[in-house]
Amino acid sequence: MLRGLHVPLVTPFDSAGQVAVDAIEKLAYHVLDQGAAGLVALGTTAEVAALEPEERARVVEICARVCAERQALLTVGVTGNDTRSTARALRDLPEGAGAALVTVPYFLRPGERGVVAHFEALAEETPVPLVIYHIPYRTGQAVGAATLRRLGAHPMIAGVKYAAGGIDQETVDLLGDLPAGFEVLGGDDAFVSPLLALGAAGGILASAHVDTRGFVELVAAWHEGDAGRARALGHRLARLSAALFAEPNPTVIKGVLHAQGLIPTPDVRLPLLPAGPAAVSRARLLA
Ligand SMILES: O=C(O)C1=N[C@H](C(=O)O)C[C@H](O)C1
Repeated sequence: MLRGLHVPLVTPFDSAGQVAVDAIEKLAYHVLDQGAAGLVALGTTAEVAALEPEERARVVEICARVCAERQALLTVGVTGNDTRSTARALRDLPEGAGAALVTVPYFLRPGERGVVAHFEALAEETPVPLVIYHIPYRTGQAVGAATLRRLGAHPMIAGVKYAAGGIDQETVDLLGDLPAGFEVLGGDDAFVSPLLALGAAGGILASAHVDTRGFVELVAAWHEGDAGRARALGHRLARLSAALFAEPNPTVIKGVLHAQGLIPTPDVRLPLLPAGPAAVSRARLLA
């Protein structure tokens, strides 16, 4: 279900600071027509925390329409660090959402037992399969391979967006013994190639805005066992990702997309600040 490349769309703004609805639609077609298997609406890359409820609804509506037309999976980000409100947000997911990307409860640090209780409760209520968003350097909560495996055994937990900041023993343990029907998607752009080599099903990668075909090919090359092609592509794309993440995401990506004429402004909402011209130029050279 999750196999392939999923693009967490940026939210472009117009010169008046409003969500640029046409540009979202254009970007959505652009990445799906280049081979992405799905879109992620309302991810970190979308600056979800800075969007008003009606703006979030509009973004999801556009993505759902384009995904339905292209028969692609729409995953919607659901952020929250308490179980009741997260369950409510899941129950209220709009039509067209095929999966929900749910962050491990952040800041609170409930411990791994709390993380299990949280996701097991959500899995009982959600109308769509869940993808756990594991990103300990943002949430402050470690989640080991044994815990992810236990959660992955639940029929409504389809996978994990794995962004542990690198590859370690837990990563190798997890990918070496996945529950049936539970998939790993790379969520750290620079480490997606080694993760695919270990058996990941794909990735949710903001960098793929800038070279969708390249990331689609990378996923295919590892799945087809063409290690030579995959390794070379992986090295090139890791350099691109490093340049795109040289300043807080999605500032450099927006700078590049604007320079390419794909979005009307490179603007981001506070507390993010636009990327400097040097970072944007360097990323453009590698795109
Ligand atoms: O929004 C996302 O989904 C992603 N967010 C990550 C981040 O901002 O750290 C990066 C990843 O490419 C996708």
